[in-house]
Amino acid sequence: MREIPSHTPRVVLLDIEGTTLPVAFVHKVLFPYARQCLPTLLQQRATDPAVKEALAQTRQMAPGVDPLEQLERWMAEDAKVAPLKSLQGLCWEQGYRQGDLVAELYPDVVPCLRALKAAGLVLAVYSSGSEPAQKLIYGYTRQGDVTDLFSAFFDLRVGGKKEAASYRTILDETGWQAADVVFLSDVVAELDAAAQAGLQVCQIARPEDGTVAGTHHPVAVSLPDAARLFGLPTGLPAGQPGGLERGA
Ligand SMILES: CSCCC(=O)C(=O)COP(=O)(O)O
Ligand SMILES: [Mg+2]
Repeated sequence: MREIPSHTPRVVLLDIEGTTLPVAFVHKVLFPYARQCLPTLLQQRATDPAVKEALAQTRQMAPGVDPLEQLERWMAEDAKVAPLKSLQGLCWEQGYRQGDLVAELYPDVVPCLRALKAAGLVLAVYSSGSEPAQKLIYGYTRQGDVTDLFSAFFDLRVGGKKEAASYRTILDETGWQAADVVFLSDVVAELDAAAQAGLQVCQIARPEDGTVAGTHHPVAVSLPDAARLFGLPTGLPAGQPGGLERGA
């Protein structure tokens, strides 16, 4: 059964893919870019400590397998593993700096996040993408560099997003009270884990992504829709609805 939010959040913790950024941008732009770049990156930056560390982790996780072969397998599976995420981040760094990549956030995202921050809320990111990759996405958006909206960035260092322990680690590291935090994600299993750790949660089920609304968490179709559900500013002009289809 869906619970009606009762406590106004002080912190908004945001997933990226499917929440602030279209799934298609990740799967049709970012992932193919990294897939193409990776073999060259491994050759050209073989002595880079970040590359060496990621390759060592890959060998440790898949002993006896050629690391590039393993990384390609993980990419095919969309595996959320730290060495792959770290190397993808290095590929994307080149792409953003060269002007090949610009992050196409959903248009409601920046106005809503600005309104939330102006109202005193703390904004933070939790994504499987590496922390540097998260900062690149928000550093190179169509609207410019918006990284200053966020107070903290969490990645697989704290654990996987479907594990309740990861959210407890975030709470331990920040000192946030679980009930003060609302986690927004498109993936129900991630919301289940966050709710298990005591966070408030809301599914972002964007029609553009074809996200199927779950049955036991509040559902919103956009960030302004979620903000309104929690009694927070939306960033929309007064009177503009911004999507109210959130199920029973
Ligand atoms: C932040 S980089 C692009 C996203 C990514 O690599 C990924 O695996 C998607 O992860 P999310 O946790 O944002 O769904
Ligand atoms: Mg997501």
